[in-house]
Amino acid sequence: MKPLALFGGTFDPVHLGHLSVAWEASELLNAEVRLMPANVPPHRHAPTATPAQRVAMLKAALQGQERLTLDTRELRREGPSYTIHTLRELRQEQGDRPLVLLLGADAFANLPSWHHWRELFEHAHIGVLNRPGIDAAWSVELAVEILPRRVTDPDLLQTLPAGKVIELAVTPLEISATRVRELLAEGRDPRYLLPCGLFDDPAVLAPYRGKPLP
Ligand SMILES: Nc1ncnc2c1ncn2[C@@H]1O[C@H](COP(=O)(O)OP(=O)(O)OP(=O)(O)O)[C@@H](O)[C@H]1O
Ligand SMILES: O=C(O)c1ccc[n+]([C@@H]2O[C@H](COP(=O)([O-])O)[C@@H](O)[C@H]2O)c1
Repeated sequence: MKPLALFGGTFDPVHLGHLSVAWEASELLNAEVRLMPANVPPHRHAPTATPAQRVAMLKAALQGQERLTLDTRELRREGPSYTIHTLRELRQEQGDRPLVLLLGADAFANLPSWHHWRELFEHAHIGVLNRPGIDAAWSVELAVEILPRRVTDPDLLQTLPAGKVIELAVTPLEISATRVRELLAEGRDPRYLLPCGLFDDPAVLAPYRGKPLP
């Protein structure tokens, strides 16, 4: 069965790193990929842009293609956007369909600090996206959990609903939303780090211009 992959993030703002790795993951896994903005990201400072502004940027970014779509379910939930709550809900909805949680290597390395992290494997596979320029060392606790789950054949994920971990060799792009916010705060124009649709209306990137960084 064609897997459903979820790529959660703050997307403050969405950048070409997000889009490129999500696109390549969709190709490698033959999966439907949904970008899923968090309402209140659990482990970080509050986003600069509001949920409505981040959704508007995602919509502009996703225009003109059908491979990547938007899932706004976490924005309808109050409180921290714990992924386990989202996966429980998706599992109810999707029956036995394979679910894949896509995580950049940095987010994956932090998995043991997530709410009910071991339960995530009951509901989804995890696809780890390589990401250059970050510290993504695995703790012993994470390695012990992952080693028996590791697979290299993406087709295997189509035959099971959850529980495996696959590392996806996507094209490494050293782009981060932090860097984009820094450039915008300095009054610069990170035109080729962001999807071009974000430059159509000057109001779209206004939340970041001249803003002191948190
Ligand atoms: N360039 C990239 N390559 C691979 N994965 C990425 C890349 N940028 C972001 N991700 C992944 O996308 C998900 C959402 O990330 P997020 O929206 O926090 O973007 P970010 O660029 O890491 O933002 P910030 O710099 O504000 O922390 C995370 O799993 C993160 O690891
Ligand atoms: O469930 C958790 O405890 C948890 C802790 C940290 C991050 N997450 C999710 O991981 C995704 C990436 O987070 P971030 O902070 O890198 O944008 C996003 O969907 C968050 O909701 C989830």
